[in-house]
Amino acid sequence: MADDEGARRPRGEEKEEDENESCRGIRVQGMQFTYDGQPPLFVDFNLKISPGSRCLLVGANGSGKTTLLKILAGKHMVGGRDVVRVLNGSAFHDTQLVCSGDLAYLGGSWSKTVGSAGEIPLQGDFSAEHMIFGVEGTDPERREKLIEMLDIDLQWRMHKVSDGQRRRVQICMGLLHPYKVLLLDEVTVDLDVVTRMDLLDFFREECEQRGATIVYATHIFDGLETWATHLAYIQDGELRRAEKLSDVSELKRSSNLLSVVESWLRSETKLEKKNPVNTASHVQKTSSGSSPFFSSRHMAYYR
Ligand SMILES: Nc1ncnc2c1ncn2[C@@H]1O[C@H](COP(=O)(O)OP(=O)(O)OP(=O)(O)O)[C@@H](O)[C@H]1O
Repeated sequence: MADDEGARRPRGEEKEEDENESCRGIRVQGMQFTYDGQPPLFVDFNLKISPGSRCLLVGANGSGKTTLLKILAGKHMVGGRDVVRVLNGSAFHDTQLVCSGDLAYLGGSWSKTVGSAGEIPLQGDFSAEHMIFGVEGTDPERREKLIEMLDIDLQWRMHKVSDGQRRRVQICMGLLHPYKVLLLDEVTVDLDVVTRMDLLDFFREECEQRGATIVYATHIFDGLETWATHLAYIQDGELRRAEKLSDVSELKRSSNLLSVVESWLRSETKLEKKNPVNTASHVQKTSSGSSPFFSSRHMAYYR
């Protein structure tokens, strides 16, 4: 009996350690998610991201990256409290995660939802200073560092600046609080190459010095081979790969991440083309709305 206990304890402890580790980062277990009137996007989706990692989220347009990041950011209610865990809390239910600044999401355009008009870009005549200094409870030193790194002119009027300049102010505001988990949805797209590289260095520093965890969805892979620690690849809401970047075997044979991801996405298209007859007939059998306007991604769900 005693021996048996002794033999079991280390495994139990190991499991507990693993559990604690994933609780301090991100853990998704058995997640289901469907947009109204659409086929399910995520079915029994599982993902673990360890604290301190910089995880790239890759996949074709429409594969579910933004939706996943929004779910992790607590913007969509999904399942019970145990399904989407971030920093040992429930991303949706524990609003303190976002209110405290521990969980931060940066993505999309700077807009607000106005009734039936939908997303309207922010158009007020505000200065960058007004926007940035309006964020309460921030450390002046961190604020200075961000303003300098993003090369922000505090006199900029937000309705008269370029897209990239507006984006810099948005990023600065989003990073003012020292987050523990940061979710980035293609925010570097408007940035010039110097600002982008400085920002990536800043993120690396945040992970290495403060143990922050970053998930970054992007289609721009320049410079990311040495930046990312992990990679998660989604195809049509299914997690195809989730591993350390150093374990991606294709990267050992290929010179860059771009060509590796390109080959994955190209083989997705080939797979879809492989069984056009099966796919089409299955759609007709399973969907009452078997419209000729169904996109190939929707058809992929029916495979
Ligand atoms: N508000 C919505 N209502 C209904 N369907 C949606 C909505 N938002 C996204 N979708 C659908 O969900 C799927 C995943 O979209 P999502 O935006 O998460 O993809 P993505 O991987 O971020 O794409 P991209 O690389 O183009 O940004 C797509 O098929 C899309 O059409």
